[in-house]
Amino acid sequence: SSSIHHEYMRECIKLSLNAPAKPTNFRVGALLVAEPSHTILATGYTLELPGNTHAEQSALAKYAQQKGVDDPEHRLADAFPPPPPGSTDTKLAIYTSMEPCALRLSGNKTCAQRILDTRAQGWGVTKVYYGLKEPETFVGESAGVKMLTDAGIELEYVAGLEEEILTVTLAGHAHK
Ligand SMILES: Nc1nc(=O)c(N)c(NC[C@H](O)[C@H](O)[C@H](O)COP(=O)(O)O)[nH]1
Ligand SMILES: [Zn+2]
Repeated sequence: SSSIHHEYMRECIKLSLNAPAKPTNFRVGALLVAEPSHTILATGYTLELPGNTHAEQSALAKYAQQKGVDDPEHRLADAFPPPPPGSTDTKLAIYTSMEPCALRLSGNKTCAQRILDTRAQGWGVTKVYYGLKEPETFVGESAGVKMLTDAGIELEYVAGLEEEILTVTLAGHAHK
């Protein structure tokens, strides 16, 4: 089905093609989207911003920078004030080609935590669309979906693109 969710997940895959192929992480693409207008507020891909950055991390940090928040690592919530009264968009969603991480071998702040950080002012991201469960390569079974669900975030799996996503995300990995 060419639902908007499939269209936006394909956009995430396209973005992930910009990520360098390395054996030490995955190539992922992400969007920050306002609903119900489906306006794309920011895009991101693995290693887009300097440092060992994830796709969701880059999209959120770029949006924060757009809003004049220059310390997205610690002040991300400042970029997510409640919407002005009467605004049509009342929800923020993240689309990501892979489940947000809940554990990173580097020990850096996880994307699940970053997503939760956006809600400190009572608004922020409340919906995550993802196209693939994280493979067990680095951290075993990922707790990303569970951690976010337990925290009240609505998770929606966009099925059907797994093969495409796996091909891109594992490009830097040695293939047996
Ligand atoms: N959802 C997601 N988006 C990304 O952009 C990305 N690179 C990962 N990857 C998850 C994987 O678990 C971590 O890449 C490893 O655990 C290594 O950790 P670092 O990335 O070095 O912090 N996951
Ligand atoms: Zn992550």
